[in-house]
Amino acid sequence: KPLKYGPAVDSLTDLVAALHREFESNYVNIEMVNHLMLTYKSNPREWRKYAKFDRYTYTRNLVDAGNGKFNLLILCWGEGHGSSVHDHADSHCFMKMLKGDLREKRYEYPNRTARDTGRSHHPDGEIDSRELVEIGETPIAVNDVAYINDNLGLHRVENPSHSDTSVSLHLYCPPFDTCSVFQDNLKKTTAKVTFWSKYGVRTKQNEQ
Ligand SMILES: O=C(O)CCSS
Ligand SMILES: [Fe+2]
Repeated sequence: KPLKYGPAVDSLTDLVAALHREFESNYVNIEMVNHLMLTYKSNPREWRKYAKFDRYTYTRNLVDAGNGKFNLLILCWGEGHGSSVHDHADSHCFMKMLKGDLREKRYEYPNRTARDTGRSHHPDGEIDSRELVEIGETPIAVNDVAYINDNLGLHRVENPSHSDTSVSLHLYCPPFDTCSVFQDNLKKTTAKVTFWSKYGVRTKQNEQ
């Protein structure tokens, strides 16, 4: 039998258990988290209880609260649904495709100093562009994992299909209740993240 690297992740339940083990220590190995997310092979029978769609916008469904150290969610995107341009509140964000397609558009984080991004300023000083600067567009295929944090930029995630829905698995660590949302003119607002359901059960309106 070929040597297995690290814990086998043969189901969504296994993935959650392996993630809990990984987050037991205070130092989190981001490479290992990415590896665990990558080794899980999407199985609709395991995640369909969380796959709840809304006609007007994508839904955020909590799978596991990670003992307070991470949030694991399943996001369900109707045809043509997309997120706003947002940051990740200084947390790590892992996004794995479970079904269908998503397109990630990445933007520079406006007015973040070189210290944060590690990139030198434009030679003739800061370009004070009054709009978001796109730095890339990436399709994410089923079972692929995309990773982002605020030093890498902002992004908007959308379901490019107008005939099929998409489902993605997101891990945020540490978990956050609010993040920043950017309009095209760089106007930055704080958005509260809400859950459409928790552990497969629809949340009450006031509970969101
Ligand atoms: O968590 C969200 O609502 C943003 C989805 S793209 S990471
Ligand atoms: Fe995001």
